[in-house]
Amino acid sequence: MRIYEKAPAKINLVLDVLSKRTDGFHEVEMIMTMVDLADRLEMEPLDRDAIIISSQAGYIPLDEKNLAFQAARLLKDRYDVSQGVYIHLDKKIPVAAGLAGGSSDAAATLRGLNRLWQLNIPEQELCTLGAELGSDVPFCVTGGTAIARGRGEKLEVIASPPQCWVVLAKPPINVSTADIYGKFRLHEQRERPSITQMRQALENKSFAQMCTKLGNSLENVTLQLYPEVKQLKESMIKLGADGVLMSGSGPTVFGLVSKEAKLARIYNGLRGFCKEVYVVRMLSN
Ligand SMILES: C[C@](O)(CO)[C@H](O)COP(=O)(O)OP(=O)(O)OC[C@H]1O[C@@H](n2ccc(N)nc2=O)[C@H](O)[C@@H]1O
Ligand SMILES: Nc1ncnc2c1ncn2[C@@H]1O[C@H](COP(=O)(O)OP(=O)(O)OP(=O)(O)O)[C@@H](O)[C@H]1O
Repeated sequence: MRIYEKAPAKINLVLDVLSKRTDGFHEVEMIMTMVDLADRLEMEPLDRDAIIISSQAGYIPLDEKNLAFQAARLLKDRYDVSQGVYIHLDKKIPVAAGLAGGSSDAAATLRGLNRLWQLNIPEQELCTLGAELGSDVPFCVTGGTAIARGRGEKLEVIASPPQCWVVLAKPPINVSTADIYGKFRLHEQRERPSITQMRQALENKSFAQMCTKLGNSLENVTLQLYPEVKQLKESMIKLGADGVLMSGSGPTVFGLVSKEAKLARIYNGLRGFCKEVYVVRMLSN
């Protein structure tokens, strides 16, 4: 038997950092949603007890550093699975982009192997397991649109965003999430983004309100360290995107666009200085 799972990318419509915790993580409140840019995973049982990862992408680890490998190993260990698995990752999500590509692969592996090995693990338990692999993994297990609290693992499902286009642009730089959180200073924040107001915008299905309520507390840290991200954000605004924000810890910047007629200008304008530009749809639940 061979099974397939889609692993979509996420964007943070709001990311509010509340405090620094004693365990090295930060207490956050985020509104996350999925977009239809996705990796595709193919999983097949192996006769021998091994986890084999392959990918067409030459730039990700294929050993135990791969989050899909870690997810498979976690399930094997916890549920005493002796069967091995071959997992092929067809990568479409840019790597280390702030789009949770690795986390979504891990989540898709948990969902997929739960089916392949007929483990019948409830979704809530898959989320708990996922939290051991990374803060974004529980959300990637459930997908949809949610408020994520704690370090990202406490999820509350909320209304999905109104349909729109999402333009994603990733400058060719690597940003470390740990580094950005490490450089974040709570008292230096000028304005806090509002979870409540964004939630309201989504409930109202108001595209205009959603665009004005976008906010990410980590954005200033990344923008100060990497002027090219700031420039990218300014360009997207100038080219006519209705709402623009950096996703996660960056460096990907996303633009929300309601009218299809605007897309070509924005895409072509960005492609002038940024190789990785994608036009996708918001995924509604
Ligand atoms: C930036 C976001 O992607 C937004 O969705 C997440 O908050 C980060 O999620 P992630 O990449 O899955 O993060 P993890 O792999 O769990 O953590 C990487 C590092 O980021 C920092 N980190 C992460 C999450 C969090 N709530 N507080 C933190 O301070 C920690 O230094 C941690 O060692
Ligand atoms: N399946 C995978 N796909 C992509 N990267 C992976 C994978 N497994 C491990 N990695 C490693 O994880 C690191 C982060 O990649 P990823 O694409 O998950 O970052 P990200 O989009 O910034 O994640 P987040 O938004 O959760 O912070 C990379 O350095 C990469 O080598």
